[in-house]
Amino acid sequence: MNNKQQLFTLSPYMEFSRKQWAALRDSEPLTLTEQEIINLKGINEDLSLDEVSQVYLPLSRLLNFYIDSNLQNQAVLEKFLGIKNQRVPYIISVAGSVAVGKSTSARVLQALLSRWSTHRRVELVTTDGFLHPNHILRERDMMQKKGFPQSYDIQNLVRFVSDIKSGVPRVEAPVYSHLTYDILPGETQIIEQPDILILEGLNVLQSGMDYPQSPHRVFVSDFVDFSIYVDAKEELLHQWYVNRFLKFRKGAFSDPDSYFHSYAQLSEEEAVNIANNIWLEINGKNLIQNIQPTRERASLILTKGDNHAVEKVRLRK
Ligand SMILES: Nc1ncnc2c1ncn2[C@@H]1O[C@H](COP(=O)(O)OP(=O)(O)OP(=O)(O)O)[C@@H](O)[C@H]1O
Ligand SMILES: CC(C)(CO)[C@@H](O)C(=O)NCCC(=O)O
Repeated sequence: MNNKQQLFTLSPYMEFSRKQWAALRDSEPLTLTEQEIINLKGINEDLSLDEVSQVYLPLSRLLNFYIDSNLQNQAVLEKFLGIKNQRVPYIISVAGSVAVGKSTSARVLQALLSRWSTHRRVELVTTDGFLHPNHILRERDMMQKKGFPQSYDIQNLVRFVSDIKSGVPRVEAPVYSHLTYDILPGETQIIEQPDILILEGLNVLQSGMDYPQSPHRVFVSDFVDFSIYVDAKEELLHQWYVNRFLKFRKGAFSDPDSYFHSYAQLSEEEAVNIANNIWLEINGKNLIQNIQPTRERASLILTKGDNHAVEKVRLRK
């Protein structure tokens, strides 16, 4: 099917094979400097540069068109309201399962969007910072529900995105540490009117239906301009989760401050068992119950196959 025929199928999405999508890079050359390649490799040493040029470069080209058009709309609104130079960040959200590669994709987009000729300032925030601290999760018997809707301070998250989109000059976000497995007390990330904010987290496409405990009708997606869902089959996600757990066991877990420090001593087989259990009891369940059902709300769906290679792209018509 060619791109024109796709417009007339019943799905709300246009679908592109990797090859079709890669061609949409158009005349945009991949002129990454040596330093940029080093920086991208620093984001994730396993990231392939083919992935950057064939998948993320066309995506950043599309996003730049949308951002330009959004700026024009803002100028129209300013003219109508008789105001000038409002600085309202463009918000891109990145959703998907634990271990699908949300933060890697978000960081690659951050690097590509800020290198465009316009040199836009791009900030990255993860919704992990809006998890309730462990002492509250323990009080509510929810340590096995980390990442589920009820484990987030959703009111604070919605207030945060609303403040950003209202042009508040300085907005603070709490910070989560994967090392201590908890919110870092007193630490904040300060966001000062960037041109673009990328908000990454498994819950960014969730809505009122997913938060029956919250009386709020306004949700994160009400403030998001473009939403991305990173998708993969559950068996791959499970495998990537276990692999990352094993990587952490060799690295971060050996730090005495690590919440999982005691796991550093485990045999590989014991560690695999623990990671399998965490996947089956927490992250896999969360995926099926609360994350995957939000996929078709996204503006764009990236479907990954083996080795994190994006095989298919769906873009809302
Ligand atoms: N494009 C990629 N190429 C190769 N490996 C990748 C890619 N993206 C992610 N990975 C690997 O997959 C694992 C998960 O990636 P990442 O930490 O970005 O996921 P995440 O979705 O942000 O997870 P979480 O929700 O737990 O924070 C890591 O081991 C990472 O190195
Ligand atoms: C912090 C989240 C919820 C999301 O990034 C996730 O990485 C997590 O910690 N889930 C809880 C189960 C686990 O330890 O993987």
